[in-house]
Amino acid sequence: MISLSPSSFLNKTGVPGCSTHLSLRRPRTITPPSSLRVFSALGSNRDPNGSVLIETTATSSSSLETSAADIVPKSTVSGGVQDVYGEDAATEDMPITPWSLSVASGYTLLRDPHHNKGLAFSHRERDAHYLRGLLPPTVISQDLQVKKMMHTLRQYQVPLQRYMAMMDLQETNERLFYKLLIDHVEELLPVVYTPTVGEACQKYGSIFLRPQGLFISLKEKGKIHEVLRNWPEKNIQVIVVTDGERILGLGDLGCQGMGIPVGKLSLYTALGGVRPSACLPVTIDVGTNNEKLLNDEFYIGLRQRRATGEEYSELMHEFMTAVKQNYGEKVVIQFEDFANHNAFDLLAKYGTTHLVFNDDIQGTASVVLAGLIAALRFVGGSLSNHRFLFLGAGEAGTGIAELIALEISKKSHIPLEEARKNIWLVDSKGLIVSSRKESIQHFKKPWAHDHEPIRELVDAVKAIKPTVLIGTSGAGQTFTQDVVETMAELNEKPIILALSNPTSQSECTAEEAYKWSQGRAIFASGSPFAPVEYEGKTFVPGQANNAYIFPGFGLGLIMSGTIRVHDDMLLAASEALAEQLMEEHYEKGMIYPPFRNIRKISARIAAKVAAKAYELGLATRLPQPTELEQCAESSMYSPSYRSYR
Ligand SMILES: O=C([O-])CC(=O)C(=O)O
Ligand SMILES: [Mg+2]
Repeated sequence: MISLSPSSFLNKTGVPGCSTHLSLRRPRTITPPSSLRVFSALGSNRDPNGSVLIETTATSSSSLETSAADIVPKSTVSGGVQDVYGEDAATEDMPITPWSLSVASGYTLLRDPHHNKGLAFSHRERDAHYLRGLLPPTVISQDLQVKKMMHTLRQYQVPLQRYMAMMDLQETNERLFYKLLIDHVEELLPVVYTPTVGEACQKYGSIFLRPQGLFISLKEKGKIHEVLRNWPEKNIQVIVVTDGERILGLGDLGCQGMGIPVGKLSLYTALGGVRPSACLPVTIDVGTNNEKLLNDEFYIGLRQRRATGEEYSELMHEFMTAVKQNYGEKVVIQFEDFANHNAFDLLAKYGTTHLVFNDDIQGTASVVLAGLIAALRFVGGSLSNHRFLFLGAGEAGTGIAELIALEISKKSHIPLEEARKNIWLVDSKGLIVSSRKESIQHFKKPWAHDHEPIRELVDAVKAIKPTVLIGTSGAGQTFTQDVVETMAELNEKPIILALSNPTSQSECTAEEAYKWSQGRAIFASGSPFAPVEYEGKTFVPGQANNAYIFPGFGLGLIMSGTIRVHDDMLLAASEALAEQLMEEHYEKGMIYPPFRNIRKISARIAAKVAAKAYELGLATRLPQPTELEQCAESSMYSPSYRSYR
């Protein structure tokens, strides 16, 4: 048996100016001859050090012909971090080897989602890879496959059917899935993401065909390190993890929350260019308190009430430790849709030892801050001249409030406590005021200002007179006509953000916001709303969703090898996003750029985040590349098919 490390045919000496990867000129023969069988070590052809293990029979290693002359730097910018197989570093016209448990061929190749191309296999590839007869005779291009798939998707009237068709595609032809998502991002985002992913999680038990991601339940306690090694990929760069307790604004969906990490990670690839094999979705199953699910015969998770306290912390700690042990210090761990009581604690506990990012606290904050910075163009002044009122004082509410305060404090050179004074929060018991300080959770305490208690939101609006109203309570239809009209009486251009997801939980609809404010509101929501016609004018509502931020943010962390998240990186991401608004967008009243340019936007965010990481001394990928944005763009995964030798 010989061990052929990918590095033996990928020279990784580093190119000045960007990443540590070189492009390959077509190597003469690097495919293992058929008498070599690449076999699985630990469920993969890659050993823990990233080597490819090859068992030889008759043929010796000398038949693997490659020469240093074949390996030449093609450009100064190239593949992604840990791209040990050169998949990203190779340009699209270069053939690559479809590594699998074995060199995939024939039926296995067709069933391998990472390498399957369906009818797009050329006749030459069909001959070379034993595909003759396994496919009908037609050969079509990937573009035609995209067209055909879009046509099929559009036939489905029910959003969930579209979701299932997309999941099916992801499981059968991964590149086509991402090509579709990237080329039709505005149309497909609502299918694979909010709002449809919410419904998918609710019905996950019934629509579940193949498991996606890694399920870690209490039954895996003591074995999490092993469980992680069962995952077929070893070079993980991003993990999105949930415990399913607060899925969007839909509450506890237990193990069925898996739809969220899967959906978020498909955006990491489509919007942020992190390659799919580097993404790991995880659901921690400690039970559910959702009675309906506990009594549902199709429920897929543990049938018990949620473990709490030490039992919960121990499982989480074992997971966090095993992640670091398996993947090292530079893997991004994105916490998603944990309930408030755990979300803040986990972020505080692991923020100093791991590269953790809570999307609901930090990602949402960063995207909202970006929208507010952009909105200043319409309302004038600086953030410190505005008054903010939140409905909802959980992760998103307090996370946004804190980031706004931080930005004000930095820009106006005033203490953070001072900056917080213009920010007010309402929770289920009314306005958060100092007389409630003893009885409220710790994350609400900084917002308990001096004021008489107020129970109703509309009365709080009248008393506080906010210029900006932000909904993060997870409860729909709470920005009533009264509330919006009061905002419109107080402000020439009221800023109203209805952030709860999915659409059913939105605090108000776009149409209501424009109608009740006589077309004066600057409105954005967490889930998408179609443009609204009001008195002959078209209003384009923004989508203030963390999907604008986390893919680029994560890419920035990965490309710089950052080891800790810092608040200044969130501010940098917000500023980068706000800078993407062009005159043409402002003319349409938009405070977020269209999603259609999201890859470019993500690259800019990544570059700004990475630059901040270098400035703070938290980046480990040295030396710092000179052209960070170019570096980000060039390291992005491309879903175009590769030709197989
Ligand atoms: O998933 C989304 O659309 C945004 C988000 O993080 C949440 O609502 O929890
Ligand atoms: Mg979330």
